[in-house]
Amino acid sequence: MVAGRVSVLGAGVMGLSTAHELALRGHSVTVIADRTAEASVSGVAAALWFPHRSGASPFLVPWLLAARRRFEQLAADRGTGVDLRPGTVVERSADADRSWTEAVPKYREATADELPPGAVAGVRAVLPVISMPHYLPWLRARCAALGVRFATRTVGRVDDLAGGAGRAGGTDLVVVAAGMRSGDLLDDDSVYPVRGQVLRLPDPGITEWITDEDHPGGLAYVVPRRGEVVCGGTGEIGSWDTAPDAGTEREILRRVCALVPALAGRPVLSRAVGLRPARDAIRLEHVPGHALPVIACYGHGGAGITLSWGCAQAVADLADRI
Ligand SMILES: Cc1cc2nc3c(=O)[nH]c(=O)nc-3n(C[C@H](O)[C@H](O)[C@H](O)COP(=O)(O)OP(=O)(O)OC[C@H]3O[C@@H](n4cnc5c(N)ncnc54)[C@H](O)[C@@H]3O)c2cc1C
Repeated sequence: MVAGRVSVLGAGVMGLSTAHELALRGHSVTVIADRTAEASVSGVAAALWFPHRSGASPFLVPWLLAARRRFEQLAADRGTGVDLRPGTVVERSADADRSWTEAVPKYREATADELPPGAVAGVRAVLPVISMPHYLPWLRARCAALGVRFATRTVGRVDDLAGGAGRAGGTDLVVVAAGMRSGDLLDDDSVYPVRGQVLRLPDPGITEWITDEDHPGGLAYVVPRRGEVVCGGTGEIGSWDTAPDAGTEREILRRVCALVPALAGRPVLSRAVGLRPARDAIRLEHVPGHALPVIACYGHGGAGITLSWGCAQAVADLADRI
């Protein structure tokens, strides 16, 4: 498509990243959403660059690679909220999936003294950690600086946008990047929630992250950000419950304090629950049959930040071909 008017439905990390890439290529972009990124799942994320339970795609590695490279560039500017931090991916079985390492230039085997009891192996790598309270406002401001407009409203049906998109005065293309509710907009019932509970602790001065996906007590991860540590978690498939559970929080604390003893006794600053927008396969394609051309971009599960720039660039490529 030559530079045109694009409506991006969704202001989470996926909608904002996509709007950024489209605006960079000269499109006139309007982001339409009823919640800010901070009030969406994107505001709950840990957010470590690591493809935790993402949907499948033959393009997963190229998307991961593109996103990691962009985050590495952003880490050069402290104002973005992106930092590169060392850490450990704990493995509890000999056949743990290491396909994600194809998107990482340097990594090494963890040594026994770097692993918790019961671990079979582990990978040490320096990966992007994204402090979302800094990053999301930065990303939105970057979009605004590129001329992206923002409209706050709920969209009932994608075809409703055919009549015009606010101040843009019309739309040539719609991108659906609406997370959990993308399926409702496109009659796709294959999106399901994977509930994640997290808590924030004050930073005791740790610099390394650790993720232990197959911990026998349940998912466990510790992600130090700017001035705080995000600890999780849970991965409850099909649960729509967005209220933090006190018993679950005690269990999370028990697991993460065993992994990182420096966290013991720290007061909980806040707790949150988010529903990861999961789908067995990530949907990133042209969707025919609507009043306007539509591109779908959703189903990223627990890896929406990790894949954001890669998928945003893929949407922009697709828009160029439509
Ligand atoms: C506990 C937890 C930890 C996580 N940790 C990580 C991590 O470490 N790394 C990582 O990569 N990922 C992580 N994730 C996953 C990540 O948060 C998501 O994949 C990502 O935020 C999804 O972004 P999104 O923009 O697609 O959706 P969202 O952030 O949910 O945004 C959806 C947007 O669409 C808008 N919208 C939806 N429907 C409509 C409508 N009908 N009309 C108008 N607007 C609409 C909403 O208002 C909102 O603006 C985590 C998730 C959880 C819950």
